[in-house]
Amino acid sequence: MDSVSLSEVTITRRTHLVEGSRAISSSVSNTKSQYVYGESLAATADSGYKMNGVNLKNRTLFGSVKERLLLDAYDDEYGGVVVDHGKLPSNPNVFTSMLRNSLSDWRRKGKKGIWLKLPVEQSELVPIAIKEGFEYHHAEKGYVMLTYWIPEMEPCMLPANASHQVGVGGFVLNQHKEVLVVQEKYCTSSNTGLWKLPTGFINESEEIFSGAVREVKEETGVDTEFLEVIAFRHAHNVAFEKSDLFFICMLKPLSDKIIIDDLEIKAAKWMPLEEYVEQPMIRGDKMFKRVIEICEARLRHRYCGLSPHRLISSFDGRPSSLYYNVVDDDQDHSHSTCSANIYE
Ligand SMILES: NC(=O)c1ccc[n+]([C@@H]2O[C@H](COP(=O)([O-])OP(=O)(O)OC[C@H]3O[C@@H](n4cnc5c(N)ncnc54)[C@H](O)[C@@H]3O)[C@@H](O)[C@H]2O)c1
Repeated sequence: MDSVSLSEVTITRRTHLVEGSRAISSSVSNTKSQYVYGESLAATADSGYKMNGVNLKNRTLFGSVKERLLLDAYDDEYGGVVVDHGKLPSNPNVFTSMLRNSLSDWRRKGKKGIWLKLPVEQSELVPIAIKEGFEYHHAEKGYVMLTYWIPEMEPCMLPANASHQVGVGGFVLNQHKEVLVVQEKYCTSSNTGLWKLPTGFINESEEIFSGAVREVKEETGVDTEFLEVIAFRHAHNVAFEKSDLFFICMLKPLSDKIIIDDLEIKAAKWMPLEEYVEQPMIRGDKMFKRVIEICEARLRHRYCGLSPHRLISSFDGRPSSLYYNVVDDDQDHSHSTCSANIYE
């Protein structure tokens, strides 16, 4: 048997735990059973706490138990295990031993994918896990996520890291048929001097519609109202080998005063649409040219973009935005998003 049963834990707690600020009892009541037990004992042994007056640190009395300690973890719904990163031992040697024990325990139980999140404060544990066969999955400022796929005869089914970045661009046209354009401070030499639509990336947990309004506001100071997603572009290997989804949004201006963000933007202005289209980089570029053609078609009601509709699906219970255009099957165009004159 690789782990000690819960009943043994209870006995241990009643008879032995007398000192130490980190008590086993708080964890034993947790349903995580043996994993919790392992971590708690590790914390105890790791801190050099005493049991029955015996210092546990490096003692063979408890060494045999220590070798069987397991990382605190819980099962996921795919037959895998998620290690509780809040309860990792601080001592790298204890971590090594617990990780090895846990891997044999998970293997014996037929577990599949293991998720091990290591906080930046415990980055010294990363090389230990890599040595035990873990791989990098993704990293954020505060942690690195490592994974281990146990079944040797089955292909790894763990989902890959996020594969896309999401960008937005704002097509903002005022009543004088002037489009809001910017010149970027940092751009490729071929784009120097180009007046372009304001663009940027949406933030985590940000909607496309609010991200577009925010980006235009940040870069130009102009307030806008989101109208429609006019088109989107899908491109690959754009940054960090990730793909890029770029949503071109039609926005209605609510103010006209320009205040540029001089960290990112060299200049911004309202430019007559014809002048914008006549720029060689716009006229000569298949994407920019087509985007403007689509926007112009929308203004003439020859085209319809997509509007967000908030809903919660029982599929995952999450509030989300479904982008679509209203289809008016009763021929009553007054309810159609597509027929709405957006600049009146
Ligand atoms: N910029 C364009 O002309 C253009 C054209 C077509 C599509 N897009 C789309 O717009 C979306 C956003 O792209 P973007 O070009 O506006 O973003 P970007 O690449 O210009 O980056 C946004 C911000 O990050 C800064 N930045 C980027 N890399 C940096 C680095 N290595 N060091 C320091 N600062 C750095 C930039 O200065 C800018 O402030 C994407 O989806 C893209 O496909 C942009």
